[in-house]
Amino acid sequence: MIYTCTIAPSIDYTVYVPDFEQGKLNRSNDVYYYPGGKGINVSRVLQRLGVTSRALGYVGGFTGHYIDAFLKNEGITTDFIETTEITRMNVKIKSAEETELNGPGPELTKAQLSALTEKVRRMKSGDWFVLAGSLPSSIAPSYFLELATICEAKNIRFVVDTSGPALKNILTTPVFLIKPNQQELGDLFGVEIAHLSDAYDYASRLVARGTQHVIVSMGSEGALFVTKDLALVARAPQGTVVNTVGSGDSLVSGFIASYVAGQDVAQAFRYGVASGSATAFRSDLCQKEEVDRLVEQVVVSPYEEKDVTK
Ligand SMILES: Nc1ncnc2c1ncn2[C@@H]1O[C@H](COP(=O)(O)OP(=O)(O)OP(=O)(O)O)[C@@H](O)[C@H]1O
Ligand SMILES: O=P(O)(O)OC[C@@]1(O)O[C@H](CO)[C@@H](O)[C@@H]1O
Repeated sequence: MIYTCTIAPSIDYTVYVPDFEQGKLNRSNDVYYYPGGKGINVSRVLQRLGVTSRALGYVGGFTGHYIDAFLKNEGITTDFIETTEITRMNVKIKSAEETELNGPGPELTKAQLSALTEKVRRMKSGDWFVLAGSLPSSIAPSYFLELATICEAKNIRFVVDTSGPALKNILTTPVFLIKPNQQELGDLFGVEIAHLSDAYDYASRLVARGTQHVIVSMGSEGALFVTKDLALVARAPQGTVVNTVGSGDSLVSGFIASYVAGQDVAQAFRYGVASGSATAFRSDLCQKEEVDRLVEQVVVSPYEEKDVTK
């Protein structure tokens, strides 16, 4: 089973305002409410790609109930832990530029954290645990290390798409896949990732420390994939960008979906990049037909030192 976990879900309130003016009253007739949070996006895209998952995490209040009902309506099994706090709403303003206003994650009690630990303890060898999205600073980083250690001991494939102080701790365990974007990879090492060669250097450091697969996503530029024996670059397909929110999560889903279907890691990487771009080209997350069409356009080549100018 693939378990996704979103500690801080959200309703993404997405507003299209062609000529957004800061400090003014802006009206829009084009608004959407989608369940959000990175793990939830991973579950939604997996479902569209024909792969079953179970969504874990914390939800509460009317927004939490909306998320739970929405996912169930899409056929996704949920196993959320209820909070008394109302789940946040994140505002995404789509204009010439994309502006995001993300609220804080929930404050969780010891009992609520233990309830999640128990769920991870009950997972089986060969299961996947995708921990994605921000990790509230009110939770000790050692808590996430504990989850990572359980995954290691139980041979659970641990996928991480998060940032912040807890991530450094987690990476002391052998993670199966991590997908930072350029900024997140730079933050991890306290550097700026300006060139593809920087991304390669720092991704290689993660691999040297025991991470099995590193995908550095680079928006419209595509992505870089590094393992112990492979380094690949994928160019993203061209298209009209509508909404890039969730494109990184879609990349993760596409990789996992292709991998569990028995494809090799290079093909899984390619399918992941196609999924990320398919999401960037529509207002909600990608659909399988679009991914299957776009994958033909994703050019994957070996990373070479000559790429340093990018
Ligand atoms: N403008 C774009 N054009 C084409 N493809 C894109 C574009 N933006 C994103 N993508 C695709 O989505 C993938 C992930 O994008 P990105 O690096 O922006 O992820 P991210 O920062 O983790 O996003 P998010 O946190 O919103 O999910 C890219 O590797 C690429 O395949
Ligand atoms: O605040 P976080 O947890 O870092 O990110 C949350 C979020 O911006 O990420 C998803 C897109 O990746 C959105 O659905 C959601 O609103």
